[in-house]
Amino acid sequence: MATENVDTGVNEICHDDSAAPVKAQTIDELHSLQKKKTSAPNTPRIKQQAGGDGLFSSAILDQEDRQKQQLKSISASLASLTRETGPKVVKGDPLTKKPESPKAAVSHHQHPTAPTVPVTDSSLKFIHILYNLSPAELYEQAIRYEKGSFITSSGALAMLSGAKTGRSPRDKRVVKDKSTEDDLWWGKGSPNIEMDEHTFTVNRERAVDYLNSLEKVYVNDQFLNWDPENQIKVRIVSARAYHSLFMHNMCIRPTAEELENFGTPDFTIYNAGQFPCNRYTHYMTSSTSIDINLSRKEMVILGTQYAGEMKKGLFGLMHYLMPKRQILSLHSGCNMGKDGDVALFFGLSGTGKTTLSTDQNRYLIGDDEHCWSDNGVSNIEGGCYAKCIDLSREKETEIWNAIKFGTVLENVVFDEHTREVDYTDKSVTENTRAAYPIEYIPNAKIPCVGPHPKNVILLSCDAFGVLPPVSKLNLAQTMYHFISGYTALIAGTVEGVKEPTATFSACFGAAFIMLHPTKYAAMLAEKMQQHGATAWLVNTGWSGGSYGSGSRIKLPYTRKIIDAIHSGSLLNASYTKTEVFGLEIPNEVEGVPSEILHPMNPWADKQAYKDTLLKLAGLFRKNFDVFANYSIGKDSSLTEEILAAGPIF
Ligand SMILES: Nc1ncnc2c1ncn2[C@@H]1O[C@H](COP(=O)(O)OP(=O)(O)OP(=O)(O)O)[C@@H](O)[C@H]1O
Ligand SMILES: O=C([O-])CC(=O)C(=O)O
Ligand SMILES: [Ca+2]
Ligand SMILES: [Mn+2]
Repeated sequence: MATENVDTGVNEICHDDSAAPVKAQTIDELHSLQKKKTSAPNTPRIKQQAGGDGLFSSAILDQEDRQKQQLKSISASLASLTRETGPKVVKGDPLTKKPESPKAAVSHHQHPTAPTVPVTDSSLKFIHILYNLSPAELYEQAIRYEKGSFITSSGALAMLSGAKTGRSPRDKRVVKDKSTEDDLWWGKGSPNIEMDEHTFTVNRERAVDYLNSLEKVYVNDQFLNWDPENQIKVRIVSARAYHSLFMHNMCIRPTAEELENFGTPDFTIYNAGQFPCNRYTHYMTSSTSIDINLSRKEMVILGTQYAGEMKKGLFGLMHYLMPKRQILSLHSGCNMGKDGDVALFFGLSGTGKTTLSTDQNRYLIGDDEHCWSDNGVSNIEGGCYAKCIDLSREKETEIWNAIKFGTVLENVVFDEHTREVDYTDKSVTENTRAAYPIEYIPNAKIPCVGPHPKNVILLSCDAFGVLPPVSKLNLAQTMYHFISGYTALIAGTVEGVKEPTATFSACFGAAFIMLHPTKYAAMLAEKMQQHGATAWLVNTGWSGGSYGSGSRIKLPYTRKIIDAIHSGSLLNASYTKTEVFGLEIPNEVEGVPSEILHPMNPWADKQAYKDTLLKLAGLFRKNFDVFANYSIGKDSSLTEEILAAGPIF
């Protein structure tokens, strides 16, 4: 039956002005009614207290002064090192804001010996600064200016990262200078490939000139680390709304008041990813370069738009800054139970940190980067970065539901009409990702801090299928596996069976560490001992055979294993020790078929199992050779124990 409007009887004349008229004379006036001016983030500040004498100094800055200071600071960030003045900057979108005279709301950062007459074209132009835009504003920027940006059916913003869909660790460079040459880990096995100060300056200039040549740049001022005593202020200058929204989601977002008092950043990223580096430049081996200068407190990105470089570049910085303060930085997820029991989840990319730390029964502290200090744990970030390949609503409900308005969806494929995402589609890359603010997970623990960990879970995706789904580790074994940092993912995605390749990445994150791995390992051992944490090795990879013949351990089983660790019930289980690796396997785990607990059981070909186990053991031994000459901590007996905690065959 069709619904009909009730006939009121007054239908002879059609009035289109029966409602109250709007208070506008023109369309432009009407539009101006739509937008309310926000007072934040530039509201006048309260008085500051003068030191100790009980008097108040009237250091009240008005809104205009604050704006000017902020712009001055941004101009200083964008200053070339070879010209006298920084660029002229103005806030706002060039489409809606046209500066008429250099006097209007413009800052012109000057070096002390600045001439007053502009001598280059660049000193005549303005750069529009899109400063800490909101997700809604960034959506509009992206959709208008960045090809490949689309709103998906759940409200997330699908974006393309360009030619690079993952990090480029071989293009990372770290400046070796007086202060870093002794502190940092250099040479074989180290992720820190050196570059000199001069070359850094060349690349910095290239990035800054590129950014200054644009009509507008995005600037994000944000924080790292939820521990208020050890918070770091970062500024990210970039040319894409994608980069700005990604970092908005991934770093800690300042309140309006915190932004007002932001001042000078502790570290600055210049992301000129659309622009390549120059291969005639010394140390450059491709058109991509990610350069870190710890003394200048700067990072330059050229030739890759993959946003994860910024996230992980800052993580590298924390791996340098935090240990200097006796704080351990960790490539781990972290969550907390109702009783305050904290668990850390270590593991290389794709082993399950995000998946397993996101747990409907527990509070999420963070999914990827943490600090462990004398006060407990703190998340470094303000967001999560989840793998989306084969994502399903049933298996990963919290992550599924977090993919909504504000979330960046990288490199996914969707229906061109309905904008439904097909999470099984690998057409662009297998490394599809969602970046969302941590509060998009309903049981996030805000602020993202917690007490000392009770359990330390080492995740390994063993595509050889020979490591047990779960085993308990003693301290020496924990250190052995932490330093080894093993996983075996499947290399290609081409048809046909592929051999698994073992990856060993010290501290489960060799790409990000700055100091020698044994420094972090010693700190971990000390903290675990001091706080009585128990460690577990969990294989989230294959069972019943290697990749090709066996299958990946079902996520619901892994979740049951993790539940038993959290509840403490696994501690009371009876154990059987394995050959070769000497791992303690529980004989029963609630909700998991006992047949799969010993890795040999589900293999049809027992000999193949034994051969594969020995093959993997050999790879472990070979990898650990490099560490055999290093002592871990002050206690030489621990070093001996660690060396003995590897496979025996
Ligand atoms: N048994 C299992 N345990 C954990 N994850 C599993 C399991 N089986 C399949 N998976 C899938 O493996 C992937 C684990 O990826 P996850 O995002 O958790 O990696 P990560 O450790 O956080 O890596 P990164 O540091 O790169 O973010 C997810 O896509 C998840 O669905
Ligand atoms: O950095 C990335 O691209 C994703 C990540 O978390 C990792 O690789 O550990
Ligand atoms: Ca993750
Ligand atoms: Mn990670």
